Amino acid sequence: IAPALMEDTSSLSAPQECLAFSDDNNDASIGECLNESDPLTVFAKTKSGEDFRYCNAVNCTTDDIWDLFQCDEIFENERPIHADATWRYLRKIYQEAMDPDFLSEVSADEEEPFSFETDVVIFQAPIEARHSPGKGRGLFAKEDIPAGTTLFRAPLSTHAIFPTDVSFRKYLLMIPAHLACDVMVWSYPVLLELTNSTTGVICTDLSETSFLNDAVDDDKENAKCRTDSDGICEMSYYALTNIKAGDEILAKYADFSSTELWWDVGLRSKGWDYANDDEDDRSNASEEEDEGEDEPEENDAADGKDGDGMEESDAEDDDDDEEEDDDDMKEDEDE
Ligand SMILES: C[S@@+](CC[C@H](N)C(=O)[O-])C[C@H]1O[C@@H](n2cnc3c(N)ncnc32)[C@H](O)[C@@H]1O
Repeated sequence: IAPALMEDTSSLSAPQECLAFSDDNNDASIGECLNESDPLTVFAKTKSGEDFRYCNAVNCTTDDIWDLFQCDEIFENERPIHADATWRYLRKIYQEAMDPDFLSEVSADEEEPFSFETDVVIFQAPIEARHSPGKGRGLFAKEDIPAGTTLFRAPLSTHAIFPTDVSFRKYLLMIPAHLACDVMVWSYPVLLELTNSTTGVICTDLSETSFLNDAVDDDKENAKCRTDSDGICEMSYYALTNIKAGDEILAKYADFSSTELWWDVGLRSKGWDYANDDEDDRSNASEEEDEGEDEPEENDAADGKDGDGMEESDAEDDDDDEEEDDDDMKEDEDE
């Protein structure tokens, strides 16, 4: 087993300060920092086809940020197993990025409310994170683990919840590019019950449980989340079968993620290119968006995108992106 890459956390500072670029200087290029630290006013330069354009947390798509940060290239190399300092950093910046009222509302009834700087014991069984050939990083049993054993917890205190796609992109623009690429890969849509509403949100566990890979086939599933009386995943995982030392721990993503909300919450396929549904679901969703474009008002109301900062030109871009994503996915499947 190859040793995990050692991660250099010495350059992590809070928050990322240098993602602001001139929006009136067409010669500005990535790297010309304007010392603007509010990601909602940040203008980052992205390349769309041959043309550069500027975007920020409001008018970028998540795919724009994926391209801007060159995540494809970043994932060509083995990514590190993150140190505790990195997870704490990611949680701290999340706390700084979010509206304190939202954080209080989300954790109102929770036994373990947000507490981004305390150490949380995640693994309850002998588990380690390491490289998983063909899947990036993954979680593995260090010793034999009998069926029924609690494997790990994923408490709310390590979970970042983004109520809008803008808040998600704002966060991405506040952290270093390589970590933003990781966050895009780890994030998934869920339905969240708030005081007065149930809404689709983006969820990212900023802990090593984000290294859990998808079982895909039922016969590879060896871990499952415990559910409450309503069948809702409680984010505590147990061994479904006897797990042998060295086995990868795999669960079904569909158990905890509302994948049908993928497009509604503003997460696009990149960064989730492998795990997200099958091609039919993707083209159905794409058709639904196309239909919606003829009736913009109804579509906005129906899919909850009203007020999320998506502009018409972005919607067109998204359609293009989705076509590209279809191609990406086919390539992945071929591989
Ligand atoms: C929640 S992350 C899991 C951790 C990820 N492997 C990493 O290195 O950060 C989800 C991503 O892991 C990869 N992945 C998950 N399950 C996989 C599988 N069964 N086969 C290949 N890749 C998988 C996909 O890239 C997916 O977008």
